[in-house]
Amino acid sequence: MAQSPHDEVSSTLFRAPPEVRGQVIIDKNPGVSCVVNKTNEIDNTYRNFKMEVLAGEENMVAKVKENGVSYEFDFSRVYWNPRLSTEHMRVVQQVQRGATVFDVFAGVGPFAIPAALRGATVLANDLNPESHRWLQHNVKLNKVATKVRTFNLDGRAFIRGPVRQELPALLKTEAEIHVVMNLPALALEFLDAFRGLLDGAPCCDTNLPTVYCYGFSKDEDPKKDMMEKASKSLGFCLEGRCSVEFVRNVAPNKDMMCVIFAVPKEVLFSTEGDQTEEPAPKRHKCEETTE
Ligand SMILES: C[S@@+](CC[C@H](N)C(=O)[O-])C[C@H]1O[C@@H](n2cnc3c(N)ncnc32)[C@H](O)[C@@H]1O
Repeated sequence: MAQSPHDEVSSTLFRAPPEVRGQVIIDKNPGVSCVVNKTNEIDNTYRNFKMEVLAGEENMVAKVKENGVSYEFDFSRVYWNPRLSTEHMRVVQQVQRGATVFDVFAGVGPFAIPAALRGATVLANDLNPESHRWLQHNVKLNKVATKVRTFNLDGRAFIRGPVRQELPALLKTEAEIHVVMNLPALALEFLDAFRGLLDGAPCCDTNLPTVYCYGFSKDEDPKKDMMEKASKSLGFCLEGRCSVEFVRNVAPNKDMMCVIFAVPKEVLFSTEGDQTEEPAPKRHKCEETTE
């Protein structure tokens, strides 16, 4: 049966339909495919196909608009997934003017830049120098340079550096604090960086940061699985203290999920520091109650 441009083709390479041949067609990230037309704009109609460069120069620099915001980047060197546009919007819509957003794995800016456009102050980080470069580019492109500071650090170093530096003053205000962690394969493991983050600072629990941490789950109960993984990494039981959202199905029996919680004051102000080996005592309580 002939394939229509709207079919999902995930495993076989699909040759572009005649009307788009000769244009630049790319597929560098598994599961993420787009057509780039002659003016370098991505046509999402074809985004579900695996494609290849058929003709023309191999120029992977593309322009894309998501939720009304423009981004430019080299598709072959950074992460971009048009299937996350709804999730980007869902989170950004929760950000109010005057909020502070820490984006630990910011990519080229699809959380950071819309949040800044809504009037938030944003600290956006990415370890990949290319992502960081295009993030800076997109900050300028969208004229939010006064609202966004960018960093090129490992996520844990970002939390234990710039986030730790800013938090004490922010906790004393009423302005919202959001921490976005979209690296689903690994982000849950970075939650231990919050343990004892403000050890020694005066305890203040009226305005704790809200974390949106993404992960993959193959469990038959992905919400419980996410809650347990986040609890284990934090060293604190989040049962009854978090919500878990389904984001998208990425493969048969594999879901992308987002666990959302306020970082407990017992974690932030713990005197036990950044423990990557031994869990704090409440972890055991969580395991007992959830297994
Ligand atoms: C799944 S992408 C998400 C990008 C963007 N937030 C989005 O929603 O499209 C994860 C990003 O984390 C970056 N990254 C990977 N490992 C990292 C680390 N250890 N520390 C900081 N950033 C990292 C990658 O370069 C990539 O841009």
